[in-house]
Amino acid sequence: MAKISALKNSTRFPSNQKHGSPHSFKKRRPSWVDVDEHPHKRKENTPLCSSSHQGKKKARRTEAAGSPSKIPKSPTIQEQRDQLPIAQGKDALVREIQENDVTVLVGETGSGKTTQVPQYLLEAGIAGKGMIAVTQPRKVAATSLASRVAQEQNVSVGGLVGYSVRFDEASSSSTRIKYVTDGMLIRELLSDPLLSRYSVVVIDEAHERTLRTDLLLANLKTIQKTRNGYTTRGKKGKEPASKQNPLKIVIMSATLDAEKFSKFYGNAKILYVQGRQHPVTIYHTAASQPDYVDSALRTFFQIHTDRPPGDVLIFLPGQEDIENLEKSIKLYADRLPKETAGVAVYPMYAALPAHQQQAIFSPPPQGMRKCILATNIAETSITIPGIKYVVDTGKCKEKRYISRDTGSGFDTLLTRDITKSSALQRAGRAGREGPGFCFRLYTEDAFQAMPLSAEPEILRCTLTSSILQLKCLGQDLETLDFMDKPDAESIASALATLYLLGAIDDSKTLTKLGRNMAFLPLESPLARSLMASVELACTLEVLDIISVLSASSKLFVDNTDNREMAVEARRKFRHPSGDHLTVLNIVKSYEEMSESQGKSGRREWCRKQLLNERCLIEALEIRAQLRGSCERLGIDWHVSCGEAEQPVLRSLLRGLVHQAAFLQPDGSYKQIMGPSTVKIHPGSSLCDKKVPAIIYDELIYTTNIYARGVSSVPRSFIAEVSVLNRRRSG
Ligand SMILES: Nc1ncnc2c1ncn2[C@@H]1O[C@H](COP(=O)(O)OP(=O)(O)OP(=O)(O)O)[C@@H](O)[C@H]1O
Repeated sequence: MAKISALKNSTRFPSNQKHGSPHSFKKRRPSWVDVDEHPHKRKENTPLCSSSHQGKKKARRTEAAGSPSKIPKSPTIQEQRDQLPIAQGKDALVREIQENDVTVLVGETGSGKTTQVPQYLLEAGIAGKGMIAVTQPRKVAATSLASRVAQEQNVSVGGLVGYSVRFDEASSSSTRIKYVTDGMLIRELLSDPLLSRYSVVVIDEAHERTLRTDLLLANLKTIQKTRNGYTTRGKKGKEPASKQNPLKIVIMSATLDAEKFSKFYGNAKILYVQGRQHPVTIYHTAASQPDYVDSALRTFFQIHTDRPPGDVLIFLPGQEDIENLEKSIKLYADRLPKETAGVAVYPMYAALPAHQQQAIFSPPPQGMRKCILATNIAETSITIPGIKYVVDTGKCKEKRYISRDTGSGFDTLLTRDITKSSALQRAGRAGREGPGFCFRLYTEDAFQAMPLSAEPEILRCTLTSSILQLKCLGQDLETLDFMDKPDAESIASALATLYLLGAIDDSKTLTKLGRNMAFLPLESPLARSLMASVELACTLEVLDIISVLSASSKLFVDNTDNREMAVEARRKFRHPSGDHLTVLNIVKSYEEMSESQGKSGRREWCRKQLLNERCLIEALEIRAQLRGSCERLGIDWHVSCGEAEQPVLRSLLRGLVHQAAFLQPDGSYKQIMGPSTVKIHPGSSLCDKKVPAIIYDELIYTTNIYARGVSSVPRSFIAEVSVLNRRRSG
């Protein structure tokens, strides 16, 4: 305990040089308490099987204390499959899924659900001639699972086993098991409303309750009624309408409120798989750790200097913390004595390009310990080879809608404590290839006090794009049967935005424009801007800008410390109208420069201008995809307005009209939709200007509400656009 308080009072690494070498962490290490933990409440419903590791607390302590002296022979991939806890219950599992249209399957992390269930169903012929879709909330899980299952089937990815994620697909006519993001399956609904190519849809990690998972759960219920010939009361009719092509639904997770899902699907069968293949010993700190980055740093070096070989995975809430910790670890790793193994640090967050994300799956350089710093992108489903230790800071970022009543009606990312489900999933990333250890940087009491799951996203995020997609399917969010219904205010606000964008008319009916917008893989406001650019003959320019806005990381790498330098470095790109046309100038210059420079030249160019090259690389990939979408809609994306700025601003404004604000006498800006006044973000090129009206990409909620990505537009444009958009919708 005393050691923890010393840690609490210490100044944050790496600036505090007096802490000395990482060896001194031993003296100030957090004190740990280990527990035996049951990851979920086990109801006596249908346990399929039970692993020999279950509840063997004593054995776990022994394993934790020492490492076996004999190196066992690595099992073959088939032996690994046979040793998974789920393998013991294979026959019972297949039988239950055969007999039930909907099955809820709960099994510990690492028990084998995600990789094995689809293979069992395929091998047992349950899928008939159709495909098995397995949904994942995140791209990286879908692609890495497809590789693993293809390897288990001894085929290459894209054949029998494939995947489909936004901006990437590997499948063919022979694909029978497809790992897909939930968003991609929703997109498939637009062209195949009954998902008739699929015989089985497996919703994995259902506990996350993403907005898309909830949309799927609701749609699957309706689809199943049609395909399996249910009457409206949910019982099977006498003459099933299309019995030839029935649909099976399997809902899976390690940490699920199984009863709730079961009830939603008319008391569906619940099955439990008990046990995990390898034990994970869990430690909690004896006291809370307010400076979780510092605490993670110390814990990492404590593992690195004290524990046997094995890679480390550290969970942090966001990119900024990851970058700070990466710097600190590298700094201290450089000072380790020569005889200590080196450290190879790998960041892992959504904004990284795919090839950099893939790097975490490779072995570290010879003789080094791999240390991955990840957001919750690495929390579920994935197996990262080599990971033996997990460090969990207990924090994550969550998207949340700030209501117009209390704020100004926008989504923002807030750092918050994780839930029990997340804690269990994070621990589950260790112990996948052998016994593992999880160090939680919070107390056991804090763990016990966590809610089981996060609030479903549908109850806390903007619904605009989802409502538009549902309209294309002929559905209304108000009438669809959801597990949890969003509140009336969020629905009304999303409908108002869609009306203002011209995507629906005043009887809430989808317009032709709205249908085209939904076809584009973009958020509704940006889709509207793109459609406007066709009319205003500036698609080439608008595509450049919205590709950058759709990238998952920011183009400008400013913070309060380097802001003046950044402004100076980018002065030459600065456009008087503000940030959007400045972005356009940067994209053009980057492309011109790219033609003459190699990879390292481009990187150096971005470094000098304080630009995030990752964002530009991703933006160019997105742009290629969007150009393809334009071609499919019959839009000529080559059309350019040259140097003219007005068509571009007008196009952007048509999409961002609900994100516009007028200058007030006190220098702040009053939103045209919503009661809030906002300030221009200090990172914006317009921050020291006073212009009559602005549009902005997003609002950030800190001490003030700041508008980021700002352009100046004539006041008259705004009135003109709101009338125009509505006239379009008529
Ligand atoms: N890419 C991989 N490389 C090595 N082993 C793997 C890989 N993917 C899966 N495995 C092995 O298969 C086991 C089961 O993985 P699977 O993803 O099917 O479990 P799960 O029950 O779905 O767990 P979770 O809920 O954590 O996703 C892992 O614990 C690991 O031993």
